[in-house]
Amino acid sequence: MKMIRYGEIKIKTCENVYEPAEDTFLLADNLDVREGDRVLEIGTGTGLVAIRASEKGDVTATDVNPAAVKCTQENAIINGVELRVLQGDLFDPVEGEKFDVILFNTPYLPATGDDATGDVLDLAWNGGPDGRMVIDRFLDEVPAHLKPGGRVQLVQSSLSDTEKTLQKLADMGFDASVTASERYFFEEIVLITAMI
Ligand SMILES: C[S@@+](CC[C@H](N)C(=O)[O-])C[C@H]1O[C@@H](n2cnc3c(N)ncnc32)[C@H](O)[C@@H]1O
Repeated sequence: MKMIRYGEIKIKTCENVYEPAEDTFLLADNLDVREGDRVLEIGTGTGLVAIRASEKGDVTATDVNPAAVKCTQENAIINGVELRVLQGDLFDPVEGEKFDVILFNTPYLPATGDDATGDVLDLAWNGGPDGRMVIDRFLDEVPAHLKPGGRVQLVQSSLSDTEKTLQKLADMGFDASVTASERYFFEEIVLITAMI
């Protein structure tokens, strides 16, 4: 366990929970959350992004990994913020609810069965054979959970086909573009912001 500082925010890292990294900060640095927005963060990890979003919005944070749910609850207390934190797959915990903004730093790395270790941390990065296993499920379900005029912000890698995500969003009627990115030697990490 160690403490990470992000501006005024203090984040305790937790065993079996994705530790904040470049992709976390790309999302946290470029949030499009406005005063009073109802916000959903899927795959919250340590809760850093959700806690940052709660400076302006009313935030629900979810994760399929129970250790991440516990970690985010603890970090909300450390930072004195109110978060609703729920465990479950994608939108299952918020069935029938709608939000102004939906955030997801996705598990975006292409992986074969041999790459996975079988532990719960695989959920943080393992995007299946083409890296899109979770991204495509998320995109299929996201429109039903957005209020009119709502926004989606998702993080992925060029290794999991950024153009395909932009095209899928456009086909569903979103105005979508890459609003921030960082290049590494073998990939580009991108933040896609989409508006319906
Ligand atoms: C790349 S990590 C991002 C964690 C955190 N948001 C951050 O930026 O540091 C992806 C997170 O999504 C979670 N996750 C993966 N698949 C999920 C699913 N189907 N439903 C909900 N959460 C999921 C993982 O457990 C992990 O915490």
